[in-house]
Amino acid sequence: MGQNKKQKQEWKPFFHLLKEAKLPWGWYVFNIAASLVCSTVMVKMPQVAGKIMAGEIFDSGLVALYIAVTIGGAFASLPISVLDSWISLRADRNLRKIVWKRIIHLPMKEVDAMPPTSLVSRVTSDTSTISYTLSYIFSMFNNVYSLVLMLITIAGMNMKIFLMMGLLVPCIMLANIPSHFMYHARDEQQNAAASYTNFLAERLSALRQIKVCASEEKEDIRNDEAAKACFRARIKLAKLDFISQPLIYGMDAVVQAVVLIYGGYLLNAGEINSEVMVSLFMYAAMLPTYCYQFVFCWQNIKQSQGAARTAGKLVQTEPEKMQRKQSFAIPDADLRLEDVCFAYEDKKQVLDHVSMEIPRGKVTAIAGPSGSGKTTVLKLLERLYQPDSGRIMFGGREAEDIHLDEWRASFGMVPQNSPLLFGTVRDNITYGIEGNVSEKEMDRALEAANVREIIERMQDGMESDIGDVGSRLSGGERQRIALARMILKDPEYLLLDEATSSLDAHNESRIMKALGILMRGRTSVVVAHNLRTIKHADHIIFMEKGRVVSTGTHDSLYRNNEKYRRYVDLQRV
Ligand SMILES: Nc1ncnc2c1ncn2[C@@H]1O[C@H](COP(=O)(O)OP(=O)(O)OP(=O)(O)O)[C@@H](O)[C@H]1O
Repeated sequence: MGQNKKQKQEWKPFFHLLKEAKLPWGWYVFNIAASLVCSTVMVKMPQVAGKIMAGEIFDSGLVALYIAVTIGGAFASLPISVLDSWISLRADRNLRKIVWKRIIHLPMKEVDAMPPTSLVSRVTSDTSTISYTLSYIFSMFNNVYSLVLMLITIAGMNMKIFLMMGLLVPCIMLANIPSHFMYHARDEQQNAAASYTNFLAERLSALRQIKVCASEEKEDIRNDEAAKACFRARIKLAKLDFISQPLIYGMDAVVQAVVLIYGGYLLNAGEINSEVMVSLFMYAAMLPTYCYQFVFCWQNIKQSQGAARTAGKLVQTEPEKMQRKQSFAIPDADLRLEDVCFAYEDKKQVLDHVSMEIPRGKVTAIAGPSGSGKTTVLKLLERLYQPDSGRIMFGGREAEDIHLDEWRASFGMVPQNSPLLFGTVRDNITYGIEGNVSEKEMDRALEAANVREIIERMQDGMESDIGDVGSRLSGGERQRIALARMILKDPEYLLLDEATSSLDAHNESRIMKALGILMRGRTSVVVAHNLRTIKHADHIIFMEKGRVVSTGTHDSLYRNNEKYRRYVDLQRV
């Protein structure tokens, strides 16, 4: 009872997903109704064939009927299959839309817990599996209907044959046992193939490192081992296939032989006539097909349970809370972290009761040793993550109550290793910028971030493709493009995470100047190791091991705080 309840609970997210995906249920019903009509006709055909063979050919025009129905059936099955494929593809599209929409709105903590490859599987393979499973469910329903209708028809012809056919059904099902193991083997083979693909992707992305470390030989051996696992899984599948195929074909022959022998016996004994015998022989050919199709659908449905549950669970994950009543806009509001604790999904405490004041219109620098939690503070300010306890205040209001979209639109962040997106230089500079960008605004951003020099070197200028996540650009060039985007965005709040870290001395001094202008009178939080940036800040927050150790101006901290003094002196070395 308890187990049943638990199983029902597990399936709840899946049904919720089906509801949200707005599947073409009307077309499903139409298709199943059409399939049932076709199946009814097909199950009745052996009876007509029996009558023809028994000599009613010319009397009743049955031949014409038989030919018409057979050809009609063949033609009718075509639109049904086309419709079936169309429904599956449409269901797939709707499911992908829903799953993608949910992924893009997942809180970052949830995203961190799922490797990108698993999220790709959720959108691509899980959704396809679910849409095919729905087709299998309807197909299985049709199979059960055909099988039952066939047995009822046979019962109407002769009860003894009905009992014999009824006994053959479980025997045919038993012949499918190896194919059941084949499903597990296919699963193993797919997992092995996926692991091998992952292995290759990892190695190829680290090819430079492999060469630098002269590890080609070792990687050759590792590749052999990874490929071996894949090979073993494929051999296992092939072995089962060798056993399964003869069993299935053998079973077909056994069914026909049993029907011929027993049917022949009943015919000789005068219990059935030749008309029934012919029909019976045709039913003997149809029976295994219906059974195999049933087993095939059932196994596919069972196999898809994992995908259905995982995708269902994903869609039920609480999304980021975007819609809050309060609007962001408030002039002259300071930002404040009040007793904030935070851990990433690995649960290691990263921020430990952190409180800090970020005055509006001033430049606040966060300094501290590596791993002290500086970047994490910026992520919390951007509301990419929520504090586990404590709160972020904006003026007199809690950040949680403010519309998330508006909040993020007011913040501009340049992260440490500015990852770009895809497309052209222009696409990247204007990404996320609302409204049209005038040529004058663009010129100003290009000039300030020193991007002009980059585009002049590129073949198609602003329209040049930057490669996958900016792979055709150097780290410094990527950083400058990210800065140009920020200058164009002109946010109210600026978050810079060692924004000039990838730049050479020439670019750094130029961009520091541009940033100086950008930060003037604007609330800015700068994470910096660079002494020049720290010194010029209005206010410094010094952090260590996830705690705020001290705050103040550079001079006061240098005078009064031993740890800060040591930290700054180390930067000078
Ligand atoms: N996505 C993440 N998942 C798990 N742990 C993380 C994640 N990001 C950062 N951390 C951990 O949180 C701690 C603080 O990281 P954070 O990036 O905030 O430090 P930081 O002071 O900015 O360091 P650095 O100066 O080296 O950039 C580190 O121990 C880091 O390993």
